[in-house]
Amino acid sequence: MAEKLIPLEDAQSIILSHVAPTDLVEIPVWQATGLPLAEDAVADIDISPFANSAMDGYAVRSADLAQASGEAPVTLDVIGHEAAGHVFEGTIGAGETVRIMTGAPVPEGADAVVKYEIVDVLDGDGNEGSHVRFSAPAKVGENVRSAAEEAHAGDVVMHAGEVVAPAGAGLLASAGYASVKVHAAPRVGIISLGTELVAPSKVPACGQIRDSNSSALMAEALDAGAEPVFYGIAPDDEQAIGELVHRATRECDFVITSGGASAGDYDYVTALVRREGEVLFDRISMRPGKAITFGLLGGKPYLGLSGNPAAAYVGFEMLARPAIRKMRGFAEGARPVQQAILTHCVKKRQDRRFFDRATVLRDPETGELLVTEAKTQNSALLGTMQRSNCLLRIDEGPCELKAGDVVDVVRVDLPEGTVL
Ligand SMILES: Nc1nc2c(c(=O)[nH]1)N[C@H]1C(S)=C(S)[C@@H](COP(=O)(O)OP(=O)(O)OC[C@H]3O[C@@H](n4cnc5c(N)ncnc54)[C@H](O)[C@@H]3O)O[C@H]1N2
Ligand code: MOO
Repeated sequence: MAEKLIPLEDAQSIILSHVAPTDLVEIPVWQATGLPLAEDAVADIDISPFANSAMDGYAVRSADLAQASGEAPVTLDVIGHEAAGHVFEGTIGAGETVRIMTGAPVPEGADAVVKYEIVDVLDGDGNEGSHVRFSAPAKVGENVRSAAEEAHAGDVVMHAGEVVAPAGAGLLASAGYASVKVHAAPRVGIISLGTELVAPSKVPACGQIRDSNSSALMAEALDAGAEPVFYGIAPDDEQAIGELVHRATRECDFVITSGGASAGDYDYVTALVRREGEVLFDRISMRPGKAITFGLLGGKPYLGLSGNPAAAYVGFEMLARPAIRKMRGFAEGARPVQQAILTHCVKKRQDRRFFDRATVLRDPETGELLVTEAKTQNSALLGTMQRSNCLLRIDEGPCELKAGDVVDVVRVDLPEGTVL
């Protein structure tokens, strides 16, 4: 009997329709880097609040220097000085200037700043009481940064949903935000299933292997924007699995298990979800990662990934990552897909959609993008994934690809929304 495999896109939309953005938390602006803002950020004042000097020099009335030249320089009286943070209270009149530092407010009456380097101090130290000489005119507004250049009071400086860049944290600070609201990191519970599994710190006995999936999945969850919580390893025992899974669904926003998802004698977890909750799908047209269960348990989304490490990786990437991003408030968006030239032939006999581990590189001579698959696509191997930067996508149906064919690769090394 042919198995019922659902298309990846259907599986993705089922999962996305069962997760929602988490509650809001307030965090220091600098910690919001890389996260979407949950609310519009509005400037409470003009940024900058006053016109200020872009140079260390002399604040002048440009009209005074209109005729200034090397042959006919103009001399002005220095009537004061201004450092950043200091305000000169007076007004500059005809024939007068104020010595000014970068960032200081441009005094009343002045409309330009002339930098030190092209001003001659005729007497004194260049401060009050000195005379200074100008040999060229200054344009209105020269070296003056006007008030509200960045934003006016009441302007939205960053919209809800916009991802804060490091410079944006500075912009938010200048708009009056020491902290901002973002969607909390969803708590993602991770459980490894299998009697053969031992902790990475242990040396496996005969028939045992180290639990590598939980480390990879915790790392992937963290990278996707979640707060991963490890609940441990459950042996292939209904009661032990039930205990961990129940605790995780009570305490977390999303629960992920790996292993025990297939058709073996000890694959209990799908049966548990079917019995106590609802299974929404349990087979996907994808390789690796066919045997993946998604459902609701205790009202929480539950994703049961295949135990094979590469299958767990691809399953997380294609299904859990978009869900975590949605919970964190990111706009929907997929990893960038690129076209590249295949360097070898690939025969595909199965109907499922393939995501083969591969590396894409730019040929230094021709500038073309070339993609080469990892030597083995064995689902048990993670080293090939560690050294790959993309998944070569080969859509449903058997096919024979030749060297030189143009194929689609999913850049798993680049964030969603990257423009290539
Ligand atoms: N009769 C069938 N057998 C299998 C099918 C099938 O359709 N019919 N599908 C195969 C495919 S494809 C996959 S993928 C696996 C999925 O199996 P499970 O999800 O039930 O996973 P396990 O049997 O528990 O483990 C598979 C494999 O992965 C190792 N593993 C499990 N957990 C971990 C871990 N945390 N860290 C490292 N390695 C882990 C486990 O030892 C096994 O070698 O089923 C096929 N069989
Ligand atoms: O689909 Mo399995 O998940 O091929 O490795």
